[in-house]
Amino acid sequence: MAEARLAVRGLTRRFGGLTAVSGVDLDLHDGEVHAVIGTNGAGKSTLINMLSGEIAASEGTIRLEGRDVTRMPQPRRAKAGLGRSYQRTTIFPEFTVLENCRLTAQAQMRPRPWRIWEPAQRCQASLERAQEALVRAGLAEQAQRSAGSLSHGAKRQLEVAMCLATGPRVLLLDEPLAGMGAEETERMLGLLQELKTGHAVLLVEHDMDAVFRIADRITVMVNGSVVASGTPAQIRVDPVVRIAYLGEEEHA
Ligand SMILES: Nc1ncnc2c1ncn2[C@@H]1O[C@H](COP(=O)(O)OP(=O)(O)OP(=O)(O)O)[C@@H](O)[C@H]1O
Repeated sequence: MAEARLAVRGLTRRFGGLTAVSGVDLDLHDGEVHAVIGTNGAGKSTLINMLSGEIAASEGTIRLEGRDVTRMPQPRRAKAGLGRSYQRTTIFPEFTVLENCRLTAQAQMRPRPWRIWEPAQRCQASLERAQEALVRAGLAEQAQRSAGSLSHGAKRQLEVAMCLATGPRVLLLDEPLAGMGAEETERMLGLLQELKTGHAVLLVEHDMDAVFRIADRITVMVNGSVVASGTPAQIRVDPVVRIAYLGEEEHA
């Protein structure tokens, strides 16, 4: 198999006496949706926060395309190609959909203050990136609407578009389906399917039907540790997962 875009080894995070994430190994490959599932408090948010650089790891390593980014601060990690969408809404509601996207695109571009002619070029480049991201996220027709007027589902699509506008190669998606109706879920799943091309996608999600439909690989966490990792078909019949996570009795 090709080298993982993101390779995580022995990742651990302690909060005082509590080990929230314990020795997690994880590989994210280009063209794959890799879902991380687990009961409440299993450590999924702590894991994604360590991967994006929002909280520091206590132990272990995170390699992005072969480069050790474990100690790299979040903004530099984002510039290096790690994009993240959030559970909470991070959009500016009074700005247009396009402006929201352009702001994240521009934030990723390295300013070079000594080149006085560059601001205008950067502006144009970030606009183009933002427009491309909106097309990919299926929001091109809403570009001039104020972001606050979008439906809940479209706001979540905008979160993904804002992440895409940063030009990531690895996408970390934190519950992109939360609070969505059936139709919005279908649209988002279509988008995730399409986003696999050219990206490695990590999906933390509670909607199990959606996870089993969309994921190429599923990693199951219980109490901070990985108890199983495999294809949806493998996870569905894994006895450890059935007992520890799906709550089934051994004889079921
Ligand atoms: N900043 C913190 N300080 C102390 N304990 C924390 C902190 N963040 C998380 N924890 C604890 O770490 C454990 C894992 O929490 P985490 O939020 O990562 O789980 P989760 O799988 O994302 O849960 P959920 O599905 O409910 O979002 C929990 O016991 C939680 O209480």
